[in-house]
Amino acid sequence: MHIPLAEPPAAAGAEHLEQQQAAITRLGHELRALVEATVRTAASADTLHRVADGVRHVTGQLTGRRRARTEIPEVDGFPGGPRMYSPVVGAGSPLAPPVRITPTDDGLIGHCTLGIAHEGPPGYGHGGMSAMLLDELMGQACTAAGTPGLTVSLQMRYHQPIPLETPLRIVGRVTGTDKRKIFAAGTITTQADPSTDLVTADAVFITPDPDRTRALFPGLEEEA
Ligand SMILES: CCCCCCCCCC(=O)SCCNC(=O)CCNC(=O)[C@H](O)C(C)(C)COP(=O)(O)OP(=O)(O)OC[C@H]1O[C@@H](n2cnc3c(N)ncnc32)[C@H](O)[C@@H]1OP(=O)(O)O
Repeated sequence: MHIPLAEPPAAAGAEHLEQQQAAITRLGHELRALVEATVRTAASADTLHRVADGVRHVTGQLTGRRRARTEIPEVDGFPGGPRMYSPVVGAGSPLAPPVRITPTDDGLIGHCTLGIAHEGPPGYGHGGMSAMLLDELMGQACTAAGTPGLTVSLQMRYHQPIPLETPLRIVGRVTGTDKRKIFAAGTITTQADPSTDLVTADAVFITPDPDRTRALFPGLEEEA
């Protein structure tokens, strides 16, 4: 396996990157507040039209160069570094809860709170959100273990609905490897009751071979 894990930003550009990341984080925070307000509001149609006009005006201010589809943002490190626009962990993403991840002796733990924008059944999280959270935690656990891979199989078991607006605890860990295959497991509980599994998952990840890695991620710099 030959996928170079991300290095920290070079010292010369560190201050610039920190400023960019801080600005991206701030905009992400405001966008999430807008999403939350949007999905909760009972405002009149007139107000909604006026807000839509305002949002369109604001969107028009994000001009200049746009990154290409396969380009890795300069503020990111891939794999194994920050992903500012990830829909799971990205501080700059209006879609992300975002999950904050910390390492443990046995894998990774993520913390987040889902909002009404992530609703499936009324008052509870969408099952696809649970799959996304667990896929990410298990995928990042593979990377943290030194064996990054792509998900080829994800088996979900939904034991109880996930409450919205409730701090959650997501665990991902590697359970075994077999050549390029990495096996992982994960759970979602509330932070208040970490011994009651709400959702559990098993997954298989595969580390692509070097040719496939280059083809899939042309923006990934080759290891010197
Ligand atoms: C690289 C780091 C990236 C980290 C980013 C974080 C990711 C977060 C999680 C995601 O969102 S991943 C996105 C969703 N997943 C994908 O889009 C993956 C799509 N699949 C692929 O692109 C290819 O399947 C892949 C490049 C991963 C593997 O293709 P290969 O051609 O290298 O695999 P190959 O067919 O040679 O199979 C390798 C081994 O895996 C086995 N295998 C393949 N599919 C399997 C499967 N579904 N279940 C179990 N085993 C499987 C296969 O039998 C074989 O076993 P053996 O070595 O024992 O013969």
